[in-house]
Parts: sequence; structure tokens; C-alpha cells
Amino acid sequence: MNDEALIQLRRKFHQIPELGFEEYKTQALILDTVGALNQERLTVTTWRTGVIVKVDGKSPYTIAYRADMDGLPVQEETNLSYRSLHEGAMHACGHDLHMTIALGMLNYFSENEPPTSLLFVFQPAEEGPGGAKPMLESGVLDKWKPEEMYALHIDPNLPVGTISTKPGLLFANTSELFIDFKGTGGHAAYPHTANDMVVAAAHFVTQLQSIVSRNVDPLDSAVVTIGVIKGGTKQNVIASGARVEGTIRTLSMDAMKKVKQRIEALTHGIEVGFSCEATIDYGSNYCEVNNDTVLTQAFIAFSEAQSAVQFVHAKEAMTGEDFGYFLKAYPGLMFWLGVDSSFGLHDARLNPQEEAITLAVEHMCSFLNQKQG
Ligand SMILES: CC(=O)N[C@@H](CCC[C@H](N)C(=O)O)C(=O)O
Repeated sequence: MNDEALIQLRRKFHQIPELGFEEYKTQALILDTVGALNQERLTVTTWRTGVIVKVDGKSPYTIAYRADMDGLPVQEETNLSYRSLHEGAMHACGHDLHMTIALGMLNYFSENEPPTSLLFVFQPAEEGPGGAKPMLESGVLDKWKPEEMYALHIDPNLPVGTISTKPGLLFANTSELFIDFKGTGGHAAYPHTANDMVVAAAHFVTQLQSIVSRNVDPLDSAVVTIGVIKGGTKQNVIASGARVEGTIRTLSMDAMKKVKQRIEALTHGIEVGFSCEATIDYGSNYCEVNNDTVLTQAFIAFSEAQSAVQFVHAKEAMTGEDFGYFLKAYPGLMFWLGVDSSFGLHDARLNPQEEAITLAVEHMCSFLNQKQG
């Protein structure tokens, strides 16, 4: 596959974003692309909507590389000729590039025997509910037991040609947050006969803002973001129900515990204050992404020696990534790949620069070519 073929492949992925565990067309496109490669040293397996491809190398020592597959429920707002064909869904987190880069590497190693064996893991549902943990728990990777594992994530804030990471903690612990408030609705003109769940939810969202500023150690870090607030049915009907949906991010498990305790206390306060009932659901939780120190130092040294890329030391980010579960099972690392977009991750206008694809394929192929089993 030449540069142009990779760009066309990325555009095909971009047009068919699918949500977690619904990546049927995406899986089919991966399988078709892999099917067109030289099969001599490939073994292809599927797991739910994911795909795993083993490449036999000169040694049985196995290095895994992971690409996530799902899109987000975001209505694309670009005018690109290859914009999403799926109403209300978009590859707004770069997983279209992640898969293309993995397939570009796979294409290269299907023609050039790698020094170690390689395992390409196309993982569903990174944005939620999380595919890495159930994939590990299913035991599908056990027969290959990778000794190392790598992954990248695009970074719209970095110029093309930049690679960035750090040893140790890279990404935060996460927990989703869904809270339903249930009370009594009524006529808009008779507020005293009802208890308005729109007002209750509004108070709750405002009170939440005190957790990070007043309850978390200022030398630690936490984020509580509410991305969705829903309630009511009509402008002149007092709402009997409201729902807030959000996410919690922390750099330590202590801070996560503290934030959850405070959310529970504030929710209880709303129940008492508004004579309503509230239920909390923490949805899916991801552990932090912790890069292996020795492997990361080796990757940084390799990257710094490459004239085609510029290496930049990263700081921790409050982003979440279920790749963290793979790194608990196998040592490895995640790194940022600069794609230079004026609009950030999860933005409906995200437009990564496609030159980053070939650059990443070449960087990772050279990196894996110098590994010893
Ligand atoms: C890289 C990235 O953007 N990852 C997502 C992971 C989301 C996990 C979960 N659905 C949550 O919202 O907590 C992120 O938003 O950081």
C-alpha cells in the first residue's frame, strides 16, 4: 500500500464510523484489507467486532500493537468530501487514522519478515463501554501472550512529525457518571404542586463544581465534566424527571474515591432538598495508562535518533484510554502522534492532517525492525 492507498483507506474508515461493539462495517473493511495482503505469515482471528492478526516473525518473541476502532455519537461538521455517511456518528477521536496506521504496518510486515512475531489487535469500543478489559478477560490473546504492547493516539495540538510520550503515568483513571432524578411533575403555573427535576438537576450540576475546587487535594488532579443534561417534555410542563451524564477523571485512585463519595453526598442532599429520588450509575471505568519505564526510555531514545520525527516530552493528560488495561497485563507504552488540527479531539470539526499516517507507519516499522526477541 503506497501513501495514496493509505489515505484512501483512512477516508473509507472515516465514512463509516460505528459506536462501540457495533463496528460491523469497520470489521469487514479490516478483514477485506487484511485478506488482500500476502497471507504467508498471517493468522487472522476475530473477537466480537474486533480483529486480531498474528504475523510470524524470525523469533517467537511477540510484540503487540493495538488500534481502536469505534467512532463517537457526534454529528460531523466538516465539509470534507469524505465526511461521515452515518448520521449522528463521526470518527472524532482519530480511530480511523489509528486503524489505517496499523494496517499500513501490517501491510509492510506481510511483505517483510519482522525480527519478532507481531500481534495486531483491532479493539472495539474504546470510547465506551470499553473493549480492552473484556478482550483480555475472554482469554483470546492468551495463546500468544505478547511480551510487549504499543499503541498511539493522535494529538491535534502537535505538528505533524511530532511524537510525544513519557515514562509512567500518561492518562487518567476514568469513570462514567449517569444520574437520574425522579420527582413529581405538573402544570407550569402550579409549581407548588410539583417538585421540578429541571431545577433539581440544575442545582446538582452547579454544586458538582465545588468538588474539584474544594474537596480534591490541590496538588492532585481531578475533572468532573457533565456532557449531557436532559429533562422534561414541554415548555409549560414541570419536569418529573431529569438525567445528567458525565465523566470523572483523576490521576490517583484516592482522588477517584473522594470524588465519588462527594458526588454521592451531593446527590443525597438533592434528594432531601427536593423530595425526590436519585440513582447513580458509574457506567464503565478505565484504569490509568501507565507506560513501562524501561520500554518507554528505549522508545524515546529510538525516536530522538530519527531525523524524520521530532520527539517532545509529554505531560500527563486527563484523557482516558482502556489501553491502560493492556498495559496492566503486558509492559508497553502509548504515545501521541502529532496531526495538527485546529479543532481538538471529540470536536465535530476535527480534521487531522493525513501526512501523519505514512510518517507513523514508517516510524513504527523502523522501531519494530530494530527490536530483538
Ligand atoms: C482518548 C479519549 O478521548 N478517550 C475517551 C475515553 C472515554 C471513556 C469513557 N467513555 C468516559 O467518558 O469516561 C476520553 O473521553 O478520554
